[in-house]
Amino acid sequence: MLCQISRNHILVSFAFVLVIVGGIYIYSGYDVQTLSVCQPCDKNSEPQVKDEMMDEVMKHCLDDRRWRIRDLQMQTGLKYSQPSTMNGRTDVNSVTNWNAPLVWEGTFDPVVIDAIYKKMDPRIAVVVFAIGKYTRFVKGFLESGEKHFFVDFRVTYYIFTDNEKDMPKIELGKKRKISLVTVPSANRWQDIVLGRMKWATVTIDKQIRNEADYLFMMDIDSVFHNRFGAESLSQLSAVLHRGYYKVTRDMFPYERRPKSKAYIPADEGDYYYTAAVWGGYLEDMYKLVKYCYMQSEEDAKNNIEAVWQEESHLNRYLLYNKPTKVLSSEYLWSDFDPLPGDIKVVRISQLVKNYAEVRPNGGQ
Ligand SMILES: CC(=O)N[C@H]1[C@@H](OP(=O)(O)OP(=O)(O)OC[C@H]2O[C@@H](n3ccc(=O)[nH]c3=O)[C@H](O)[C@@H]2O)O[C@H](CO)[C@H](O)[C@@H]1O
Ligand SMILES: [Mn+2]
Repeated sequence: MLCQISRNHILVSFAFVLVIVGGIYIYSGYDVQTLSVCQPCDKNSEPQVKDEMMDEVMKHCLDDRRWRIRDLQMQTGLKYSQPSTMNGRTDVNSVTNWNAPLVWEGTFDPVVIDAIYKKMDPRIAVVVFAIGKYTRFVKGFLESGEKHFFVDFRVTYYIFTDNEKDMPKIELGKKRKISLVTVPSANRWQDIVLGRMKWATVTIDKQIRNEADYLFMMDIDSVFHNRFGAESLSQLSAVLHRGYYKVTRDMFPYERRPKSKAYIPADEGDYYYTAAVWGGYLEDMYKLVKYCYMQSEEDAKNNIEAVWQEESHLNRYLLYNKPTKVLSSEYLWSDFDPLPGDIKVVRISQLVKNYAEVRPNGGQ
């Protein structure tokens, strides 16, 4: 009995001391949050306990730290045209049926957009591949990018190449960099375009994740002709392929063979997106690039290659995981095609090239 009482006494006293110490801690001005396990969210500090639970917590903390589009703040005194509730583009649809913006010239004011997004100052990564003879496109891509692509933002061009010595010397603007990544060449263009998913996955893991907030995947055989800026930013943004933005879904060149992981049944589909320009938050893009890589590996095991390689996998993903912004074909036109009336501005154009000459194994 005596023993029982003294044990209870000890427990109660211990709880009492804990409460007092906690009270003093908070009263003395410490933020209660610093008591939480999320404390190591500071970039430079190391987590003190390394176990599975801690990894979960850290994942959550990292989530909080990632760059996001947040408050749409603008400075006072900015001069721009008053936005209208009545006038706007009437020749095209500027919203999807899941209520995401569909961006065309005339649906945004660059002055307002830049004022808002420059405050957020994202670190933008552009991943492009220049393998074999495609190194010839690097100069035009970079020089035009410097004039039109996210001017005055922090941009790093990650150029994946099998031939570093063929890289042109380009003068870059302030806050802009080039990072060369050496990758092996391949004999089939199909392996090169699909290989982009593998090497981008590996390099995001190793490097890009620590250096960027937002990621674009682009084709190198492209030239910027007009502004391509912060109006394109969202969690996941995809571009309407110029060849299919006015046709019915049965005309989309989706992968229609059920054997492939990219399969989409005949009566399904929203839009047909190009794989030559897509972008989003770093981690959302990582997930999607890795998805395309894993799905194409699965296909290879089953002796099938999707009809338009990673573009087919991308389209399947985006049908069931809707993009948060859709960019019109202004964001990827082509020197091949005449301009229809609804394309008021060409922001990027794909160069006309001789496929048979430029690709290692020819092609269409
Ligand atoms: C406008 C459009 O929808 N483009 C897509 C279409 O491309 P394209 O017909 O425009 O393919 P492409 O020849 O430009 O190849 C895509 C990209 O792969 C790289 N590359 C390719 C071959 C090579 O020898 N060296 C090299 O570096 C380079 O960055 C190039 O821009 O189909 C491809 C795969 O089927 C991709 O889905 C492209 O994104
Ligand atoms: Mn291309």
